[in-house]
Amino acid sequence: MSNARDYIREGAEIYRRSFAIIRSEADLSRFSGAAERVVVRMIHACGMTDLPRDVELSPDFAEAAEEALKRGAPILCDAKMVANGITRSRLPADNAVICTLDDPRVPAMAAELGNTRSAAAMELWRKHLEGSLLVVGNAPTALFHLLDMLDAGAPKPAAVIGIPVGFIGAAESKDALARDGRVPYLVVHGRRGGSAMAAAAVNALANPIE
Ligand SMILES: C/C1=C2N=C(/C=C3N=C(/C(C)=C4\N[C@@](C)([C@@H]5N=C1[C@](C)(CCC(=O)O)[C@H]5CC(=O)O)[C@@](C)(CC(=O)O)[C@@H]4CCC(=O)O)[C@@](C)(CC(=O)O)[C@@H]\3CCC(=O)O)C(C)(C)[C@@H]/2CCC(=O)O
Repeated sequence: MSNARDYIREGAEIYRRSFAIIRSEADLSRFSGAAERVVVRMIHACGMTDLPRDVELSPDFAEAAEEALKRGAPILCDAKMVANGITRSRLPADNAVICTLDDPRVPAMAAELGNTRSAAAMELWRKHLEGSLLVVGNAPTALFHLLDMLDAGAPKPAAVIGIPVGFIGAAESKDALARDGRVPYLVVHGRRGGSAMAAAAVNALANPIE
């Protein structure tokens, strides 16, 4: 078969050129080391080189998240889209990737809580919470509910990637996480975020591709 169309076919070369374009177009001057890699990978997942202006990481986020992954901490995900985007084979300690949204108990729990299924599903994380890497890429209610659980004395995750997307509660839930300051955090302020970006942030922490 002839290769009539001219496009780049080699995966590693596609990544190399993408990252070079991102680094030439995005203002990454506020970030270094693992934090810079995370921001580059999030831009790679969404195509928006102006993303850095909305990104906020607590100073301890990158180290806490990397250390948690190396120690084998579970990765708790609000949506299956987040869980499925994480490259399992490259996790440093065969970390468990957990999403409880489809647990058959969740619809009844949501009705009882008077909240979404995404928020109710987090109640099933309690035994995994301590020292976990917690990732919210979709549901603002999940991020709000995490803060409610912490207020009520739930164990603390090692770090939280809080980047739900959307119009209702997304910006507010991320502001609340950043203002709360009890756990190391990564947020993208405003409406932007999403499962692909959240999974990309985990992949960057787990497996540095420059
Ligand atoms: C209000 C919800 C929002 N969902 C958004 C965007 C996307 N959601 C997709 C899908 C397939 C799912 N979303 C659910 C999490 C579902 N989405 C909600 C809820 C109604 C409430 C969450 C909240 O407000 O905090 C939520 C259902 C719930 O009771 O928790 C999902 C579970 C729905 C379902 O299929 O049953 C499902 C997640 C499946 C999974 O991966 O596990 C989209 C792909 C939309 C689509 O199908 O067209 C998209 C994905 C975005 C992403 O990158 O993750 C919003 C915009 C985030 C929105 C919340 C904010 C708003 O402004 O409305």
